[in-house]
Amino acid sequence: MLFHVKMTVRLPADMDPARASQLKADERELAQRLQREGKWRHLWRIAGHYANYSLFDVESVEALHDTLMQLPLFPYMDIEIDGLCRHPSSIHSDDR
Ligand SMILES: O=C(O)C[C@H]1C=CC(=O)O1
Repeated sequence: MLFHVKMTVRLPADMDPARASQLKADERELAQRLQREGKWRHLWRIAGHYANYSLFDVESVEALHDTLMQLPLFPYMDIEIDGLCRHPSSIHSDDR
């Protein structure tokens, strides 16, 4: 199942910089692992924002929920999700 996900990161202004750096490094490691596994298909920065648009390809809504909750930055994110299905005019057979 495909999901379009918008993540906006809001780290507290008074967070210890070393803690913020560690969270970002841990997030990067997991994000790259999930991309290599094919679960996090695309990841784009939204220009001018500490936010991203992502495309997830996971088994179920529950799997998406579990994946997002594992993210080290999850406690500091606002997340918006749209479920996607194939458009009848799409020429891409992997749009499912
Ligand atoms: O920077 C972000 O958009 C938040 C998060 C998503 C992937 C990652 O490495 O950090």
